[in-house]
Amino acid sequence: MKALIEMQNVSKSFVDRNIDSPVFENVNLTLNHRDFVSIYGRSGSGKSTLLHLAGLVEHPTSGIIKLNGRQINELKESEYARIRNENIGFVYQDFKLINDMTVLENVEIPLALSKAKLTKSQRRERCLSIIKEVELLGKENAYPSQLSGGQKQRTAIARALVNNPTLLLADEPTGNLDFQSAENIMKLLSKMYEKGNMTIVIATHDDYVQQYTTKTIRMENLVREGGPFEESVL
Ligand SMILES: Nc1ncnc2c1ncn2[C@@H]1O[C@H](COP(=O)(O)OP(=O)(O)OP(=O)(O)O)[C@@H](O)[C@H]1O
Repeated sequence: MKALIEMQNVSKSFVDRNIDSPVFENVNLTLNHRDFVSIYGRSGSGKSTLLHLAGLVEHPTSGIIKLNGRQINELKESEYARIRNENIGFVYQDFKLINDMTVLENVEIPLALSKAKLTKSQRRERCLSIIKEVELLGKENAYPSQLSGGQKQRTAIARALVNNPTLLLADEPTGNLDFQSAENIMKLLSKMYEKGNMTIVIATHDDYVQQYTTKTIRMENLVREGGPFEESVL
């Protein structure tokens, strides 16, 4: 399997009023192309921080992160931002939709920021096609306040996938949903995984999420042993 993200002896700490607070130290982790991974760990164990490092949102304090074999600290800031926008999709627990934009407009944001020169009608066509895939056709002109939690998360997933990313990072995507809606979101993510050519990583507290994924990472093992992570292939 080809490695998409490799973390070698990665440590991350945050400095607050001159006090250095480590989140984790010397983590070794490989995420391969086409992995479908759930990450479990107690609150505060660093799941979101790990996703932010993998998604080029945060820089490590020390250690090496490689993306497709290339050390990311060698990338120019502009390249960094382009990769993040065009190759990496994010989904959050609280959806992070823009309330005064419709479903269609929310989904269009990454396309509008992308360097790909699509015409307005090509952008619209692409948005409607992904809105259809997440089963929200008919709701494209609705505003977030007019949607259920599950529909909001479907919109966020469509927005994350509109650029056909290589990597989808989901931070507690089912955390704000009732069980039925959460299960439907996991079924949708599984469908998108099967159809696409993506690596998906989900940080979660929800026990059933691992039933859908092919690998499970426990933060405690990752941190205690400094990796390689304990992996269960289901
Ligand atoms: N930007 C930041 N500045 C300072 N400290 C931070 C920052 N982001 C995270 N932390 C700290 O890093 C630690 C790990 O946080 P993180 O959000 O990664 O954990 P988590 O496992 O995702 O938690 P949860 O399950 O509650 O979402 C926590 O102690 C948190 O307070």
